[in-house]
Amino acid sequence: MIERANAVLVLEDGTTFHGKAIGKIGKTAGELAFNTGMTGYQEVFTDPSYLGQLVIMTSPHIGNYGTTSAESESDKIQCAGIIVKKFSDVASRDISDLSLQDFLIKDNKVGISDIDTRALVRYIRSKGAMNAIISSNEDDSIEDLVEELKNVPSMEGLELASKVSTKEAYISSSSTGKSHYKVALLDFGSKKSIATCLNDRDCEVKIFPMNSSLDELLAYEPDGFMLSNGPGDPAVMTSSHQLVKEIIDTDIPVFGICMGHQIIAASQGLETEKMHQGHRGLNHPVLNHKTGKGEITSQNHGFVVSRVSAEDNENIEITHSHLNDNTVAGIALKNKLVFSVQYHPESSAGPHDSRYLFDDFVTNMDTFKQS
Ligand SMILES: NC(=O)CC[C@H](N)C(=O)O
Repeated sequence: MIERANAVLVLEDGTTFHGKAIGKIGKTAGELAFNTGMTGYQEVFTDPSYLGQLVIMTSPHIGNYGTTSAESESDKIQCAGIIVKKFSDVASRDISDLSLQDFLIKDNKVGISDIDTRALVRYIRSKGAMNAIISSNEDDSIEDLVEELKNVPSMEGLELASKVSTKEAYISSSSTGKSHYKVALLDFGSKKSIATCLNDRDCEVKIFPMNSSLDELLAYEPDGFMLSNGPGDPAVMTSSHQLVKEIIDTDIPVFGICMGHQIIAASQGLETEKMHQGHRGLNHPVLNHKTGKGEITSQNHGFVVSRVSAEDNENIEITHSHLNDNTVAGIALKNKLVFSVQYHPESSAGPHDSRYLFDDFVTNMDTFKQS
């Protein structure tokens, strides 16, 4: 057994949990977000949508299969810190190239283990989303940490996507020859798997900075636009609302995932709202209203499109609903080849029930190419 330093987790309201230090010794703060996935911690920690969040993994045993570089969703750990119950020092997977401890150290990340994550999640589930701070520094007093927490901004109203959007456009392609489709992906903090799912369907993908102009995007002559996931509050991203409105007005097919879905909604005048608790996990049930079928989905969001504003807009069809709380899980624009979902069909990690959405997008690109 490795002897670890003490660490503390202090919530915005002063509630304190004591545990052990994992990763780097230090201090980190952010919004508490819990993920209920039984697997996929590496994909979660490297998903840029978790920027600025302290991720609580409710699965009680984390680190046991180590990390494997090919399975990261971006080039580094993106969440502000991690909170787990039992942290495994042993990586029992033969293809693993780093233990989770070394993975955290490589990216200078602070975490805490030996936390009663069930008690913590039950607490924030009743109180609502809130900020917290982790410290494994020996001389940080609880009072100092509570004081410091006051300077940590609330997730509501926070623009974060520009911090993780690519600075330069680049191409992702799996074929050596010419791909049949060209997709312009507007990068709000995209998970790598989105481009991979498109590459697997004969699409070359060019990933563009989120502040690209419509002309820059059209110069690529795309057959479709992919709007990615990303961190932060979609409501404050007004220049992206405008750009996406212009994109939709070109009539080229559009597919939005999570943040991309929220920005499509906002571009059409719909409202988004902060949820009491987000949806983060691998088994969220969604109803597809068109087929009447249920899908088990991978989710990670803390904001949602307002159902009232979607129902009030005659150009919007609600295509999917979350079966736990009836929140809007997917929309389409009537008479347009534009649709989006609040969840993650690239599902890395997660079930593959929703992969058909990438096929639907390809069908829309065929329809558009033939028109
Ligand atoms: N995964 C995402 O794209 C998340 C979108 C947004 N940041 C939210 O929390 O709702």
